Amino acid sequence: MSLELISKNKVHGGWHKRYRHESAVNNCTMTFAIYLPPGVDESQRAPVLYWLSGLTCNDENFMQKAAAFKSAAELGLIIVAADTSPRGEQVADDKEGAYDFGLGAGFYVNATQAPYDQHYQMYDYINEELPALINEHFPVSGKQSISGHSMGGHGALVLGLRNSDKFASISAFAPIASPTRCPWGEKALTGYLGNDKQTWREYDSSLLLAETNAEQCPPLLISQGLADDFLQQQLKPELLQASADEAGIALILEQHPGYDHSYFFISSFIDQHLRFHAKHLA
Ligand SMILES: N[C@@H](CCC(=O)N[C@@H](CS)C(=O)NCC(=O)O)C(=O)O
Repeated sequence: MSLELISKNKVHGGWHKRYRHESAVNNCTMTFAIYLPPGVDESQRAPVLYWLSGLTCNDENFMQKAAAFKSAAELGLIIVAADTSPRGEQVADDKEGAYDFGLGAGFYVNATQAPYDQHYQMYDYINEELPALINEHFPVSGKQSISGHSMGGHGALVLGLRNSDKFASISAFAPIASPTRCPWGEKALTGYLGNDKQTWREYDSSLLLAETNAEQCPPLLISQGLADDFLQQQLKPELLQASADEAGIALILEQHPGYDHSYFFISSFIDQHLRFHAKHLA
């Protein structure tokens, strides 16, 4: 699989690069960004943190706003920021052009409903195609973790819990904790998967967590701002906590007074998340 370099910037001694590639899984051109900390090469390989962003984002939001480079450079972490949906003129969008479905809102699922099933295969893209590409083209050690924000926090939890052998640790900022039980999730899962709610369950991290074997569960860190406008209606971290309690899993759920849903919140706690992942990737 070939990559086309779009741009590169030196930052904190390492390199931020954006690439374009043809995705067989999503059947369109996809873009991602990667941060390569200083000193990584064929003889000095590094672990990878996959970052999944939230609604309306692409690969750029995290790289420009999260203030992650200094810690990633110090910790020797490669960070890959994925896009949030397939893209292109041929890719079906929300019928009304809403921000919470379609373009910029792939919800990290494999769509089964027409016309979305033609391109929206974000679960397989993040789980298989993107890591295969990263492993082929960059000096990675083979160890990986996953993190994300909001819709991307949901994606990180679902991918991490369903592939616990692949990920050393999982973290999330303000994740959509149970998409089967909130308006954003109900809209997305109906549109991508249809009306049979049984098929939704494999994309609900709270339901998955309740059935996870505590010994096989990767370490989990969740940060939530208490002034987040989406907290009660859309995010519901208490559902994750209840599932963790039920399964006997030591979820770290930190609640931070005054912080909202934005990248101001993420940038305030990203260092803690990167250190958490670096510890488990060592
Ligand atoms: N646009 C929506 C919310 C979208 C939103 O908050 N998106 C979050 C992720 S869920 C984000 O990261 N936005 C992009 C950014 O802040 O750079 C609204 O205003 O209600």
